[in-house]
Amino acid sequence: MQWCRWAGSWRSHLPGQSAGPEIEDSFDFLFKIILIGDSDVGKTCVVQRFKSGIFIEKQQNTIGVDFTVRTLDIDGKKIKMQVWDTAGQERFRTITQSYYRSAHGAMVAYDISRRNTFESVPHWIREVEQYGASSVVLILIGNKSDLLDQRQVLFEDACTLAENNGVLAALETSAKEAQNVDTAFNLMARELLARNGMPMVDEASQDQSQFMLNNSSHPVYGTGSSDKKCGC
Ligand SMILES: Nc1nc2c(ncn2[C@@H]2O[C@H](COP(=O)(O)OP(=O)(O)OP(=O)(O)O)[C@@H](O)[C@H]2O)c(=O)[nH]1
Repeated sequence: MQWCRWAGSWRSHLPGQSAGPEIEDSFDFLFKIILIGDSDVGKTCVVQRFKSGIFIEKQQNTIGVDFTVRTLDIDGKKIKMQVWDTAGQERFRTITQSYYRSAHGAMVAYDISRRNTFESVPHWIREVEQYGASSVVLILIGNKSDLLDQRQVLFEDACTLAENNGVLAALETSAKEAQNVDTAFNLMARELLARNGMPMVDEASQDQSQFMLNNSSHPVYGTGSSDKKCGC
């Protein structure tokens, strides 16, 4: 499991997203997250893992956009994460682009065992910049980290790309082996919370499961017995 992240004051804060007394269940914040990336990198499996904690060998490619919701409890706040799983196939591009505008966060996914999916990442970031809000939070995930013997993308390359493109963090995930999937969504939620006025937690007093950002301009690394530190 690997992840690295940067302190980010590189984009303006989101407007307040405190939710009103709507829909069926209550929550304190509602964040819309869009999952993008080439076809077959495992976006749907990542969402399934996040939503249900299971891995399903998917039979068919996503058509258009699929919608999933999971509510997280972070520091006593109920955070409703609406996740939009988009089709990676080119033919759905016009449909998926229409979902960018209202997203608060975007996860750009590639497959660590297919270099070409990593080389597409700048294209996906440009899509977010073109069609999304200027304040959208970007996280890069290299999925299928269980396929170590087929690795075609160094994690260091992902960190460099992330750092050079204003991406909050780069993580390697495995939907199959449940690595870093919850971490990625928690990191996204905490960053969006921080941008919406939730008080920053003192970095030094946090344990490894907490991911509030500080205002340093230097990289901040995850620690923990099973996590390799990022060398970026
Ligand atoms: N080994 C491994 N395989 C995975 C992982 N995640 C997904 N897969 C496999 O990768 C293939 C594609 O997964 P999907 O989730 O359908 O990919 P997608 O990015 O949603 O594809 P589109 O819907 O076309 O955009 C499937 O055969 C999955 O079983 C993973 O973490 N490890």
